[in-house]
Amino acid sequence: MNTLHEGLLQLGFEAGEFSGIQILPIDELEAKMEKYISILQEYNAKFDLINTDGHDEIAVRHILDSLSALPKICSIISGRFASLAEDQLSLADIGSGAGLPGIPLASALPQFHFTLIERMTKRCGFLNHCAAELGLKNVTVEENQAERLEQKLFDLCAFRAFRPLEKKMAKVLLRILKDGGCLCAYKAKKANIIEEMEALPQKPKYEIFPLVVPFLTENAGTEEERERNLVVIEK
Ligand SMILES: C[S@@+](CC[C@H](N)C(=O)[O-])C[C@H]1O[C@@H](n2cnc3c(N)ncnc32)[C@H](O)[C@@H]1O
Repeated sequence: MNTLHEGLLQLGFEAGEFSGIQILPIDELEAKMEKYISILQEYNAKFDLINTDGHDEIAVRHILDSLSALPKICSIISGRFASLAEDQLSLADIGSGAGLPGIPLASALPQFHFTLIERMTKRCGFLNHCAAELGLKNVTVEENQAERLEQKLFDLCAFRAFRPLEKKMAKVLLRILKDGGCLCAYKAKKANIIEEMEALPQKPKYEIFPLVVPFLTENAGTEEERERNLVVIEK
């Protein structure tokens, strides 16, 4: 079985669109993600990027995990940002690391611009290399601390395995959003998310959407991985 291909089918990528937002055809996306997996495997030892080297583990724990939120992200784009032209929408991945979720998302949505924010120089070098190798003309890598970014830069900021959303970091992330923008946080257990959100002093408006990651959430993952959720926080 081709795990990546089967996973993309299970996530509905064959349809070529989610909520009326066109996505890269599944065969092209699969080819890009295969190339990305090879680059991750080649550079992982040198750059200490991700915690696994196996092809299928990378496909499931990183690529399919990142792409599992795409249907929700497309529904946000087609609803919340319906009035914006494609080239006006600005999306970001904060603390991108090896490019997750930013590289899979930017590959699937070539019509939108993504900024990958990462504070470590060598990881930014890796991200620029990936973007060039995958032909991602819609990606800019910015070497910076989230705390040092200007305010009101992005419509939608995604982040995964970044930082706990405590008071200071929530303020930093909401500050870099344009008015009406939203944060999309890839998280694990719902109970922990609620605790994290309820501890924030100025309770932002948020919703939790369960994610199904093929070959992970329903069986093989660790306890932490078996429950995956996307938290959408509004500014
Ligand atoms: C645990 S890694 C996760 C990487 C990736 N998002 C993933 O899911 O695999 C966190 C990344 O965030 C970066 N980072 C941490 N704090 C940051 C900050 N304040 N501004 C920008 N990047 C930051 C780190 O350098 C690291 O690459």
